[in-house]
Amino acid sequence: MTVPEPFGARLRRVMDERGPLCVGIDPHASLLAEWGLDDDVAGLERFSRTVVEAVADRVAVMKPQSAFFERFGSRGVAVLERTVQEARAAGTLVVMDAKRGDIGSTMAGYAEAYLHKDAPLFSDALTVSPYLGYGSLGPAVALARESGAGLFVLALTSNPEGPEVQHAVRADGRSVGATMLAHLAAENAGEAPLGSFGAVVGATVGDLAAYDLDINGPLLAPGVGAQGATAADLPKVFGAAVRNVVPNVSRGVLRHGPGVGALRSATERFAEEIRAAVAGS
Ligand SMILES: O=C(O)c1cc(=O)[nH]c(=O)n1[C@@H]1O[C@H](COP(=O)(O)O)[C@@H](O)[C@H]1O
Repeated sequence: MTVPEPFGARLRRVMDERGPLCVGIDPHASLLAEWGLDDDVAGLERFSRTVVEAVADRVAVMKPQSAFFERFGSRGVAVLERTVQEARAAGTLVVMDAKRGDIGSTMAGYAEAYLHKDAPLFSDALTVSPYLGYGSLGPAVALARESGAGLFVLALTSNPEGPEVQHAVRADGRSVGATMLAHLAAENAGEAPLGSFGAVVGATVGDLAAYDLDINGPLLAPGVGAQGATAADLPKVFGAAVRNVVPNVSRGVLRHGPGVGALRSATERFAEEIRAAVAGS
């Protein structure tokens, strides 16, 4: 049996080739309306296809947001399946943003759904929530290793409510967010060129000097664009770890649709700003 190439190695290569930008596929009802589409499955499909056509051959990563597909039930999930497959076929890596997290035995079911190589929704990586305890993610870690897939574990999220949990200080004096980063560093130990177990660290979170971001894994950084962070913030927030940052932009690009050309131009602008900010750091 051939061992699949790990996600971290595939990600490093495509980031080096295409730059690190991740474009989100977030078919909000408001965006469907702005694009002149109906808020139904046909509108969802047109929206997703257009975003894939516009950028999947040029960005390192795309991140479909599962909630906006699940909203339409099984037919929406069928669109999600096709979106993942078409995006991957165009050479981008797909991070399924479903933020799954459950007790270990149920987590195994979620892992099968997204990380088993024969699953209809198989994705290169999955966002997961560790707030039932990092160890509850064990089945997803194990299956990701087997399938050459990756995980992005919510560590320091971009939303203002996150610190209530993530900045809480444990009995050993370490914050919950820092503990998640330490778990990931252990997961990625010895991997080269990059481990497959990433952290989600919002670009909006401000000063991270107190955190050890050197996890030898990717850092998914949502918050650029609509949530107010800019490319120039990335080196300030992430310091030396900026080399491993995958900045996500969803609405900042998507609001330029429905024209493929305008979506591409917006993507290129963000990509160029990010390239310049990272190179100058
Ligand atoms: O895991 C995520 O992707 C995520 C984590 C986080 O801390 N903050 C965050 O905004 N996200 C996701 O990133 C995307 C951000 O979208 P925009 O604000 O439109 O660029 C959404 O799909 C969010 O669900």
